[in-house]
Amino acid sequence: MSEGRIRKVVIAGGGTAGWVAGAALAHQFRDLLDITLVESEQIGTVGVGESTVPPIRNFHRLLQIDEQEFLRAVAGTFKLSISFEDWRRPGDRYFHPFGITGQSTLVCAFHHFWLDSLRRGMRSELGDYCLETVASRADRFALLPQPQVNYAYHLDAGLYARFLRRRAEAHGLRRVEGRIREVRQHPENGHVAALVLEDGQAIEGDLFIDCTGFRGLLIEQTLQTGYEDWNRWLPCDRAVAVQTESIGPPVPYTRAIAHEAGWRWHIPLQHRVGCGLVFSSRHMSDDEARAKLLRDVGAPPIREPWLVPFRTGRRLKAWNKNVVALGLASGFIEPLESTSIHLAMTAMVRLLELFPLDGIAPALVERYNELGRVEMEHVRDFIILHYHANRRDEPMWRQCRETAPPESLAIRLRAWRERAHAWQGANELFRVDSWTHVMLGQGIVPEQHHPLARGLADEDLRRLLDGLRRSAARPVETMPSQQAFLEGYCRADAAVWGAARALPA
Ligand SMILES: Cc1cc2nc3c(=O)[nH]c(=O)nc-3n(C[C@H](O)[C@H](O)[C@H](O)COP(=O)(O)OP(=O)(O)OC[C@H]3O[C@@H](n4cnc5c(N)ncnc54)[C@H](O)[C@@H]3O)c2cc1C
Repeated sequence: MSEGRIRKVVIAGGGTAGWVAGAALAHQFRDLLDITLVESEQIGTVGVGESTVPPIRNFHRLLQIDEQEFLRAVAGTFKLSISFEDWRRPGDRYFHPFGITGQSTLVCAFHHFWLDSLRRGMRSELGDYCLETVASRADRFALLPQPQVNYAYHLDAGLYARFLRRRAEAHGLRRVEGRIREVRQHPENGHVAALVLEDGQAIEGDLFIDCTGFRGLLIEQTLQTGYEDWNRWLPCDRAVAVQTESIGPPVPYTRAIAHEAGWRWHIPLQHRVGCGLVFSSRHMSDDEARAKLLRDVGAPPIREPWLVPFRTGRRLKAWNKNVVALGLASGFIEPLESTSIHLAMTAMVRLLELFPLDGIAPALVERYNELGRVEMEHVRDFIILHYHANRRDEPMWRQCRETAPPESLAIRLRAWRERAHAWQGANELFRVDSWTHVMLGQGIVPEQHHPLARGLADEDLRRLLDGLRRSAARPVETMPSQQAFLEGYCRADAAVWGAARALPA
């Protein structure tokens, strides 16, 4: 049956990836498929993953999710940017905003004009030309009809899984609680035939989606697909996470604060803050990391810290035989740019696009795997950029600086250093503005920029830049604080908060 028509889909795992898969499949294919999701409350989920990137809104649109309902259900907040603190060197800060910076012409990106203004002695920061940066600095947020604000969300991971689950079940998905004891394979072709639970129940399927997290129960433990490790470029391999009380209003950005052996995240929700310390186990012990996290968060914890070991890299084939791995089972790039949930969503959309209802076609499997590889390598390069371009003195940072980056990133770095050139390829997540803000934020100053920017007279350039700065700043003056906006738009009910705190450790 595995190579024939697909009618029964079984999702193994009910973390964010499992429920993203369940909600999307049930929404799009409810009349064509019989969908079952197996999860084990006893095993639980990874319990982190609360900061997102703007394309989550496209995924929600596909699923016809109402934004206010969603934000109330997940006690969510808005995210306009990431604040990188102490990255280039201690004391430094820059924003990687989600919005458009300045105004580009068809042939010359805005940052060339800005670089030329610096050459002429006109002082300003690149972020002054981006509404999302200006609003981040002022801790303000509003949804404006014009100019449109580009944003993502901070969400409570446990509540988000419940929210998606409600939608999936409403569309007919069947959820089974239980621990998978055995993965049964077809003897003739090795395809997965059934998941056998501890109570003996066998859940048969034609297609299996492996969302069992880092353990990759089907894709790795059963099919032994293989994994490409990226640790040589991205040395962090562990995190210690904790949740704390909110001791101030939520800021409209994620904070990523570098330390001697990694970095720390700060993700403000309506009812609490998600915090964690990402570190390299070769440069910091678990005990040191835990103590440092509790010292640095500066707010009372509301649950015990927990340790999350991880391995940065990519499953060699995300789709192997009749198993498609999604989420952490398919690979993981450390969470610095909050890309993992996004990658699960784009992979899911890709699967919907190539869905093998009439049988698994090898050409489409290859296409699926190739697109996923390219997408992950692009994100990997962007994350490596933050580690590679630093001027910190500690051993881990020196090692990152001295390790040659992948060739795909080395090409980008050369193009930037020599001519301030940055680009966004087809299907790539990070825009030109993302590259420019992070390259400059990390201190890579280009030697030259586009000659067209030299063509403007001083007065014209000054007028252009003044106007663009005003266009970014003026709308922000009318915005309320993010806290005031949340109160009116999507305040979560206290019962939601209570439910969140009661989540199992
Ligand atoms: C430190 C850290 C920080 C992160 N921060 C971010 C972030 O800010 N933004 C972002 O986008 N992503 C982030 N991520 C990634 C994000 O957490 C994951 O992509 C997301 O949570 C999806 O996880 P998952 O569903 O693949 O796995 P999990 O949450 O681990 O879920 C696995 C599921 O499989 C089930 N399961 C496993 N074995 C069995 C079994 N034998 N029987 C039955 N069920 C089983 C479990 O019960 C669970 O339901 C972060 C990850 C880490 C490690």
